[in-house]
Amino acid sequence: MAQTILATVIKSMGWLRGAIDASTYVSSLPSEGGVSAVDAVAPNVTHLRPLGASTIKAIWEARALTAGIVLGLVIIFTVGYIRSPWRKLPPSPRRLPILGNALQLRDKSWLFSKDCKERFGDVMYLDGAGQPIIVCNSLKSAFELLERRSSNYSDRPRFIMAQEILNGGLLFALMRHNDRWRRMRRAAHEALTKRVLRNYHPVLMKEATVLVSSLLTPSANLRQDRHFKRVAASKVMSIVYDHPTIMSEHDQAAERIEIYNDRISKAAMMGSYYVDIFPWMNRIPERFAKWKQEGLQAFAEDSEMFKGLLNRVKVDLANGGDRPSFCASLIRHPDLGSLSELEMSFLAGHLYSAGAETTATSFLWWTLAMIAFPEVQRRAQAEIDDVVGRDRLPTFADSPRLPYVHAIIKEILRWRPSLALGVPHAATEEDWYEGMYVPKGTVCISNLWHCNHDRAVFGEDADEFRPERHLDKHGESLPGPVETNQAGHVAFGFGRRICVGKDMAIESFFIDTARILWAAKLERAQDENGKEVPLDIETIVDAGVIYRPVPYECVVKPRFAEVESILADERERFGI
Ligand code: HEM
Repeated sequence: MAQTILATVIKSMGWLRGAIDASTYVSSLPSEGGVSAVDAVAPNVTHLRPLGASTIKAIWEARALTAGIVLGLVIIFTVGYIRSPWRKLPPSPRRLPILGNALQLRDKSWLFSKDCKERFGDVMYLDGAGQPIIVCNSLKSAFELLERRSSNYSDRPRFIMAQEILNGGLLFALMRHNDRWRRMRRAAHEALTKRVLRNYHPVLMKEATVLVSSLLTPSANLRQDRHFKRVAASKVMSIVYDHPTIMSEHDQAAERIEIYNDRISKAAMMGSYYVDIFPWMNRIPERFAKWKQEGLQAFAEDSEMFKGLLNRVKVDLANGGDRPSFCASLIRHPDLGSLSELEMSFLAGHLYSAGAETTATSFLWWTLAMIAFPEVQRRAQAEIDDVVGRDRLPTFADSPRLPYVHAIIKEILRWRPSLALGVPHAATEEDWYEGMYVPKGTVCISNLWHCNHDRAVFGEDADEFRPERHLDKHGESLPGPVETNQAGHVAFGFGRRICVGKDMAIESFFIDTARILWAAKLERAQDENGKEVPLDIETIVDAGVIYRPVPYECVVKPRFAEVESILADERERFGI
């Protein structure tokens, strides 16, 4: 009875209804023994609790206007946590840009559950309390919309704090589909083609040598993630700015960009800043809004930092320097996208932001797979021994003759995509897909996890880690399915917004993994009783936009006696 009366009261408060409707899709998930199926796979969702009956009663008994207001506020701020009491409310035509699904999207792990795909289908619609959002849960739908119809789906949603305030509209990866993005994309694309990347092979081989050497030091066993992060940062910094190899985790330039990265990642998360929920707040003059003042101040400082890094390359070129780098290409060929100095500075800075963490995380998954599937590791090492031998380290020239090493890389990117929900696209115009209406401005999330595990494309064993799927019966590389543009996975996204650094990522992945497998045995750690420490290969840890494995231990040992001396020679050759 109390619930019915309350429901009537709430119904009359139209401004609350958008929020309530927005929560119903989670409320309606199937339940088994009181726990929804999604709760079972995404434990973090279990804190979505119905409002306690006693609280409802107390508020109702108070019968005061304040109780209504308090209730209203509680509902707004806990809307993501509300369940069944409101389930029967009719859908509301009114929508208000309040939190709604946005809160539920803060914990996204349930999106990877089988339940989510089975229950909500290939294309799932979420009402972001006024903002239409679709999630493509199948490769067919993602490929059709984001790839085939990319002329309509290449926009990005508006990120007021992350893009407009903190980056003055210059944050490339979140830029709207406009002329500036086209120019920056062209410049980035031209400066990172496979042909240009050949100039960076020496840098990539040097970095791989440093990585292998550091992994083989005894203290490395516990914290490989530190090494991967440092190496990924070092590589991107070397390629973008011709920055010297980063040997310590405390490189000043990299640390400074990391601070910038953290700020942007936080700002891009739904609900971090009210201005992204209430866009009218952006009109508040700076002097009345501390968040705006701080944001604009950070933008000014970051602009100086990025301009300073670009300027170093300029000075070097002016002094006759001729070493290759992304910035050097932009400076030498100003016609590439005709970028202003500020645009160049931010584009270069963002390559670091976009490239370092994604690469390091894919590496964490790779190492985990190597110790979880030792037979895969052994097969790759046998291939390397056959092709390279044990007298020298693998090089890029060996690449075409190492199909199994490449198959492992493709399988890692397919099996555990580090950007499991991609980067959201947005529809420029309204559209229809299989009888479903997609309004103009709809945010389109490509669920890369489900796309990469799509049984309709990869077969019934799509959830398994099986590099052989990328090889023919003679062990040669097979072109991947059409829906992956023959890549064998869609870890790099789709259409015009596909990762602009994908070739660089793959080349550096290749040389790192080939050199590690040549030099080292990767094994599970053992406990004090000599028993192997169990590994968790199923859980994925949500680290904002990136999805990592649960931390694990790995023991790294040289594969044969000459490894250390050959590595020492190689380090000497590179002067490190
Ligand atoms: C394993 C490593 C990597 C993965 C898994 C990855 C994945 C992705 C994905 C999923 C997107 C979004 C695509 C879409 O919107 O559909 C993306 C965009 C992007 N990536 Fe990567 N990436 C990786 C490495 C890199 C590297 C090394 C760089 C730079 C050198 C880079 C630069 C970018 C940029 C600039 C964008 C934005 C493109 C745009 O909006 O036009 N990424 N990446």
